[in-house]
Amino acid sequence: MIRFDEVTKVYRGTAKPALNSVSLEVLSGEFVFMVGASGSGKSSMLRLVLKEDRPSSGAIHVLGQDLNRISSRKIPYFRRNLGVVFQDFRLLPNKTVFANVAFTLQVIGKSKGFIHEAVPDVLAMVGLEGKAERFPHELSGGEQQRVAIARAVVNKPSILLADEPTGNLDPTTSMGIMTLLERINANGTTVIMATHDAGIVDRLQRRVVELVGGRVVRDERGGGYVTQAIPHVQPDIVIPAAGPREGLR
Ligand SMILES: Nc1ncnc2c1ncn2[C@@H]1O[C@H](COP(=O)(O)OP(=O)(O)OP(=O)(O)O)[C@@H](O)[C@H]1O
Repeated sequence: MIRFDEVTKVYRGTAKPALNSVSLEVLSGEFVFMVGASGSGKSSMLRLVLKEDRPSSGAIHVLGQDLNRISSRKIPYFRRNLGVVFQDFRLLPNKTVFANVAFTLQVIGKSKGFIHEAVPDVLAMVGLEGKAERFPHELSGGEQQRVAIARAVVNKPSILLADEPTGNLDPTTSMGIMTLLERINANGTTVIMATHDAGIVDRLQRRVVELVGGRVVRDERGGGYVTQAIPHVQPDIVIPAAGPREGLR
């Protein structure tokens, strides 16, 4: 479904790669958390999957397409298979909930009849029935994220990419959003979610891919936010045990 083969990304004007020889395969139907410190390369990976950017070297295949070879004419069609949600929701402020979700379908030329069936269905699925005529500023953060998720999945994408979707939400609201993402995944959509939310990762026990400085350092099924085996946060101060000098490092 998604395959990275030795993908390196060096942004123009920078020396250190944002992604360094990343190889990774995500299978259809998986739910994957991408974790790692700020700047470790999570968003860069998501942007490459979306073909919003190109790797400096290496190959990326998404849904059977080699993204190094896809023509620019085909990119909008390719992207119809992918839904995206962000931390800051990115709703259109002057459009109602209904219009925000409908807009995605209008852009790709769906008929009015289709839109008037699909939008209420997806709003009910995300728990927003009765809120179709509200504007984004009349909704809570959690509700705004539900609109963004509705918009991302209304065209039934094969893959949903979520970049810190709970980053602006309180823990209870976040768990509601995670229940929704799990439901979408259970219905067959592959979900990849970048997150700093340790509580969520520990609770859901899904596949966890950890990046450090642009490299994959862990890929664990049923993992937590911090690996049990190799603590990667070293204490700043090491108090050496008393003993022969050669024994100290
Ligand atoms: N457009 C860009 N131009 C130059 N450098 C960039 C660009 N985008 C990202 N970077 C750099 O690439 C590295 C990886 O950034 P990226 O945004 O992928 O990390 P991240 O893990 O998503 O971080 P965060 O958790 O803060 O969102 C960082 O060093 C960042 O400064």
